[in-house]
Amino acid sequence: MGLLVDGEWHDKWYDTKKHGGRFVRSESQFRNSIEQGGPFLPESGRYHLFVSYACPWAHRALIFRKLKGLEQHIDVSVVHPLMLENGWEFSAAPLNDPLYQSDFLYQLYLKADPNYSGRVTVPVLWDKQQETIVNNESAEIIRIFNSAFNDLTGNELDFYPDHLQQEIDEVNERVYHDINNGVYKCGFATEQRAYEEAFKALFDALEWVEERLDGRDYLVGDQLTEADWRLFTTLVRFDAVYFGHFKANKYRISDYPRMRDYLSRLFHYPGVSETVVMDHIKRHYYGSHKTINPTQIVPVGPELSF
Ligand SMILES: N[C@@H](CCC(=O)N[C@@H](CS)C(=O)NCC(=O)O)C(=O)O
Repeated sequence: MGLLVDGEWHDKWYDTKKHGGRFVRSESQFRNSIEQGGPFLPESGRYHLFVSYACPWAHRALIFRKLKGLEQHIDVSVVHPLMLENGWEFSAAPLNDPLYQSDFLYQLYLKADPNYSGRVTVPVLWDKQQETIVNNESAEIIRIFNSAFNDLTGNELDFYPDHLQQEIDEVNERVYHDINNGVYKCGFATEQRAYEEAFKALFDALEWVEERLDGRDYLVGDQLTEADWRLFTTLVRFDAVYFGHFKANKYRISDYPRMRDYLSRLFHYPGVSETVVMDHIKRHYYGSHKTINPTQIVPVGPELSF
């Protein structure tokens, strides 16, 4: 685990001290769009997506690539599940970088910006033409995938429809802070108070979701939207990883009857289950965070039944 400072790699864990033991996520820095008339045009074969199967943020992008019929237009590379002193790494195929044969993901960040300072995260949406990062913020990558390539694919599925946007944004806001990032705030807290604060916010928000799903199948309106997919990638990891490894252990998702069924419904949506690679998910979390799990032993359970 580390970061780049003025183009130099430093092996450093998150600095929680200056925030009273709290984990504070940094902002993504590459924030371009793909659109007609802009520097990044919607073109088949031009872009490449780098993901980790372990990562819930990258998982969003993988799901949208699948649901929007982009697989033949945007290739994907998957990093090795372990993220250690050099950050995300490539290894032997199929976990390699087919574009530049890089050893480490940070080399791609340096190719995009030789003086880059910041964290080296997945997902990365790469432009092969300009040899740079288009965007490394999953919330924006899924919006790009949702509509930018529609003329190319003919796929008009819309997970961010105009009439629901305001409500989707409101739901996303709470889900992001208290659940998606909330599990990390529990797991990476280095002071009891910070952990308990995050724990309370997380389970209050999960209760709120459970209530919200009373008599309805999806979070917003009566259709699947990006709000559901953004929640899904955290829920699907919860019982296997966050419950134990991140000490988010008041209840499991399988203890909430509505959320359990909801999770199963999303998991079985055509194409989605193949984006869930539980082996990478477990190996990554239990194996990479040595401050939390020094033995790096990966638990065998639990038995999951989505
Ligand atoms: N806001 C980013 C966050 C991405 C992110 O933090 N990814 C994690 C993996 S789950 C990562 O690459 N972390 C490496 C690090 O923080 O050094 C997004 O949603 O795309």
